[in-house]
Amino acid sequence: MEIIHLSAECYPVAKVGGLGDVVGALPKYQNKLGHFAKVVMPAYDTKFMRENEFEVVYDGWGKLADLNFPVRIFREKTNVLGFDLFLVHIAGLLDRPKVYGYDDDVERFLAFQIAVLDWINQWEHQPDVIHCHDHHTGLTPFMTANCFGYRRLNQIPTILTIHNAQYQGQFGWDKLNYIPEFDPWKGGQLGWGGAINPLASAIKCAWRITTVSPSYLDEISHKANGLESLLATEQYKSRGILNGIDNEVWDPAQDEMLYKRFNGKTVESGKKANKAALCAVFNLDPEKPLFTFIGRLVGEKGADLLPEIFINALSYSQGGINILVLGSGEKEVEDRLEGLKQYFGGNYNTYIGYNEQLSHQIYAGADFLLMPSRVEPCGLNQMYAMRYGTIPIVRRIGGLKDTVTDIGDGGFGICHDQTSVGDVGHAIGRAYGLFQDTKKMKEIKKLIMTLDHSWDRAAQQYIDLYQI
Ligand SMILES: Nc1ncnc2c1ncn2[C@@H]1O[C@H](COP(=O)(O)OP(=O)(O)O[C@H]2O[C@H](CO)[C@@H](O)[C@H](O)[C@H]2O)[C@@H](O)[C@H]1O
Repeated sequence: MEIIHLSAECYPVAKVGGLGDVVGALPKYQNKLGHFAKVVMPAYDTKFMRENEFEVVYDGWGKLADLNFPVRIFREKTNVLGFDLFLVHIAGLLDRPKVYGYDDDVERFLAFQIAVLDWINQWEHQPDVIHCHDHHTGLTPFMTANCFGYRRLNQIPTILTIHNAQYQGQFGWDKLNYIPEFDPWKGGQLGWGGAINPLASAIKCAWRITTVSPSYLDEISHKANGLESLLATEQYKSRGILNGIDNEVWDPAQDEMLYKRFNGKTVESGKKANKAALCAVFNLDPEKPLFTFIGRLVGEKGADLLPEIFINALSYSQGGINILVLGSGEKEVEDRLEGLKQYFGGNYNTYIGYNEQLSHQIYAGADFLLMPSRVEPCGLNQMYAMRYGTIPIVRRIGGLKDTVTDIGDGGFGICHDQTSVGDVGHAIGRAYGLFQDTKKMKEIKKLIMTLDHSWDRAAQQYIDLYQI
């Protein structure tokens, strides 16, 4: 099959979070199954663009209301990612350093989708499926189904994967004229809650919907930032497919970003060396258990509770633990986490910002990874942590529930029920106790490194789903 993945992110071209990881891996594993998966994404001004070779495959003009803009589509020449990568260049709109966060993001991602459809519309053949990821590509199913200019494309199945229903990309009806001409009677398919809502529109118009874990699919029909009833109605065409991880990128035995590489046999000495190097950099004590949090510092991840959780844990343990945070997000949370350094230096440190290499080093050097998420559609961090022998401490929700079983239930992680200071504190206490049991710690580390979270199974599940 020929599969077109449309996405705002794709690792290592441009990554803000887990969406980038998924789109950077899934197509590669689909190709391994004998298919022909491609990624089409915006050409941002990133290091990847400067360091790789491209050829131009399309030159044309796009139109967004009164704005006519030149479009150039590049193909990466050497298949460096294991799949065909196409980058859509729109000067002044997409060629910026950041992926998101501009005032004209609505215009940027709509122009991107229009440019892609104009391009595909000119192909002599048609792809077998267009797979859209999150709201940035959410108007594509509506446009292929309804826009007069894209009539040729209306038999191509469209799939929406919801990586996170919290973000929906809403904008006002005053921008309706951005969307190429369509039958006005179909306009209702664009809206939800008084606005044009790209995620809602994709939920209505896509031929199939997937969420990134089965538990998240169950949860969103009663908690989805306003889309609950819509998702409940569209359950019949929805399916939960648990994300995998890219075992080639995330392999402690091959990972060049680590201080020391290791495998299941050398996990003890390997993790010890990585922990020692990390502790030296961050002024922590390598003899004490090292807890970490890696991720976006936002309420959804429970990050607002971290300062209080850490104050309690560091105080109650009387300095018996280390904590290291890597993340960025809400300014207030960043400041509070930074502020703790002055009180708990020697046991606590932070890196506020985004640092891919450091994330690998922390997964390898930490003992425990905290994920007290309020919402977690799948979560990749817990799977990376396990692959690197780090024990996850997670809230039982979404994909965390589907991937981590509590030690008390014969499993290998520490689970808690609520995103609360008390629940997480209690879980940290349990982890502290576990850390004293060296034999059990060794057993669990070895076990979690062998768990199979590779993409092979999920890649096939998507292929099955495309056979509509
Ligand atoms: N400061 C930082 N420095 C370096 N690396 C950092 C970082 N902050 C985060 N990361 C990395 O970003 C990724 C985060 O992935 P997640 O899946 O946990 O969350 P995210 O909420 O972004 O993704 C959404 O989409 C994914 C994919 O479907 C779902 O798993 C998830 O539940 C959903 O919320 C990991 O690779 C992590 O290491």
